[in-house]
Amino acid sequence: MTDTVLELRDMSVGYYRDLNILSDLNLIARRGQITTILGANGVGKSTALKAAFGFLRPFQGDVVLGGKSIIDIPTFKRINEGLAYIPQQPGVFKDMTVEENLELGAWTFRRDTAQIKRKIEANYQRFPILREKRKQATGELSGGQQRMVEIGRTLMAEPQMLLVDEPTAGLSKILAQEVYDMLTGLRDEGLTILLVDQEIRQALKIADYVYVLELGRNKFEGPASEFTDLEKAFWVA
Ligand SMILES: Nc1ncnc2c1ncn2[C@@H]1O[C@H](COP(=O)(O)OP(=O)(O)OP(=O)(O)O)[C@@H](O)[C@H]1O
Repeated sequence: MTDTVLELRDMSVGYYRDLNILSDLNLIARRGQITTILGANGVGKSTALKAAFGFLRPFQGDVVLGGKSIIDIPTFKRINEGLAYIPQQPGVFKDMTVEENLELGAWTFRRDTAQIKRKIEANYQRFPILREKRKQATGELSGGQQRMVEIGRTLMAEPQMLLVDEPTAGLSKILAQEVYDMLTGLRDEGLTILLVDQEIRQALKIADYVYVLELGRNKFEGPASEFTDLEKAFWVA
């Protein structure tokens, strides 16, 4: 059995015809690993995730999930294929309770109340603080906890592969740490994660494998353990 879960194959994509943001990008996310994409601002890291999820259709190349091209599967159906996307902007409904937000993640099996209960319970096991706060309005939770609600809601559909864009943007160091712990916990549960993060050092700490982009193309790749000398490897001071 191959350990490749998601593959971006020779992918060129952009927002306007004939204007590639990414050119001939090749990237593999392996089962049970955190793969991170690094590169300067504006190089196209978030664009790669958007294309993987189908918000943008590649001009050229393919998006392959579990060995099958998903390029013709509309975005809203990709969750049924086990692919989920956690956007940069938290998308929780702040006036709804934590539990109501989680229930929304059960949309695809909304009539199966036993399954909904089971999945919510799994989230409370995973994130005990959410059980404590389950009746509270989500807007009253900390930023890190709101991220937990959002990720918990996504996990209701039992994705195998998570595309995670800047999960700690706008969070304090302590809350960001909670989010990183949450991501490594999900990896340890067996989920496959493709992560884009501004916090290069933090991303490298939790990642298993790294891709570095430059000018919209592959520049380096390798196991995270090889990326110890940041100054040599990147543009960062
Ligand atoms: N909706 C859009 N329409 C047109 N151009 C866009 C859009 N979103 C992003 N771009 C452009 O695509 C390029 C890549 O943006 P992207 O957000 O993928 O970069 P990034 O590597 O994730 O950057 P950052 O680290 O700053 O978040 C940028 O030049 C940006 O201006």
